[in-house]
Amino acid sequence: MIKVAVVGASGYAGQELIRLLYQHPNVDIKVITSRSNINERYDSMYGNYIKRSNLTFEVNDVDKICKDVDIIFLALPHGVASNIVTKDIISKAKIIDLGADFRISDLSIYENWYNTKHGNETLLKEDSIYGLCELNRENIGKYKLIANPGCYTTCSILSLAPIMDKSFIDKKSLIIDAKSGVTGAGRSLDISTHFTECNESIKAYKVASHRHTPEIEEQLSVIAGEDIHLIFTPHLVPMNRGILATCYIRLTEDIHIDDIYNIYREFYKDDYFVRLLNKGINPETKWVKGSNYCDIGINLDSRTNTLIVVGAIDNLIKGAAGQAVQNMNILFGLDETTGLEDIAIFPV
Ligand SMILES: NC(=O)C1=CN([C@@H]2O[C@H](COP(=O)(O)OP(=O)(O)OC[C@H]3O[C@@H](n4cnc5c(N)ncnc54)[C@H](OP(=O)(O)O)[C@@H]3O)[C@@H](O)[C@H]2O)C=CC1
Ligand SMILES: CC(=O)N[C@@H](CCC(=O)OP(=O)(O)O)C(=O)O
Repeated sequence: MIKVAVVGASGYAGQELIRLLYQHPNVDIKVITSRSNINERYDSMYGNYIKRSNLTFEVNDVDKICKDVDIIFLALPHGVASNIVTKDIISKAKIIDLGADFRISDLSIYENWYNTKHGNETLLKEDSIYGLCELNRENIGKYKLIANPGCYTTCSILSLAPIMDKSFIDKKSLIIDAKSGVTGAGRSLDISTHFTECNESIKAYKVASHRHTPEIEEQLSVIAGEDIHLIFTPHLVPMNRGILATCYIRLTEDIHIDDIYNIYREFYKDDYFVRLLNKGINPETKWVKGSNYCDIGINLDSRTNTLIVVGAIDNLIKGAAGQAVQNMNILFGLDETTGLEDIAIFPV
């Protein structure tokens, strides 16, 4: 059994991890932590664990925890992980960081967009890998520190990756219009996520300034083989979970939609968690809710010669906890789907 710790288990991403890890046949959850709930039982905070869990919250002491487990999931706000993870810790236990500290390889880009100092450049440069399983699975197993991708980012990159190196797209024309459910903002209190503030309303936020922009750009640039700059506009919608990303790319040649389908089919032929939908069908967040799938729909607007790719994920599963478990499966040589077989919950 893989001995696991979840640091930040009181948050939404941490809670989804605990739920998935309890259903994982190869995992034994040894430690859960939070700063504010030490010694409190998990099932007194989250009633879905009554009769299922005897865990109680412990202190966030990663130096101590790493001696007792094989892997530590960090489900903490960005800016924390790079100040608590060390070379010594990763020599004892593998780390999957659900936050952003190790996602962007260029330190100055990270510090500019996150408006914070990075805590450990050496770990960033030498020891971490971007854990988008569909793109990096061959290399993830060689690393001890995995940067689990962002939720908007996962959905956007998976929607666009197959065509990024093609000569028939205008690489300067990318626009991603994305929507997120409110759990994307986490559990901590904030006026903008109060029921009355976000229910029955929809808004764009952090327009032209969202921190996921450079993360998406870096990964797409690697595939494109040139620097990609794009427009990314996130929206908050009054639903609990789900990301929908509608991606627009101008085409520079006349391409038949069947040829685009063939490119996507070939690219994702070995990817269980990517579901390419049939022509004319576009993803809906309700069909991925609670599952680790990323659904993708492909459309060609022949009037404007624009490719419109729509992606959907559950932000807490493929966008966070599910992807983290998928990464753990890769690290420990398990089938990637182990513990992640859930079909989406509908209706919710
Ligand atoms: N929600 C989502 O859809 C997604 C979230 N993520 C990322 O996962 C991470 C966790 O997000 P989420 O669960 O939503 O956030 P929450 O706000 O719901 O939870 C944050 C957790 O971190 C702990 N925490 C808060 N501040 C600190 C601190 N300064 N030092 C140590 N622990 C702290 C909290 O517990 P306590 O205060 O008791 O210590 C809590 O357990 C973030 O980096 C987030 O960006 C990634 C993808 C999707
Ligand atoms: C709705 C909402 O507020 N979403 C969050 C992003 C969600 C997230 O989890 O960001 P990471 O994946 O980088 O951790 C935001 O816009 O900042």
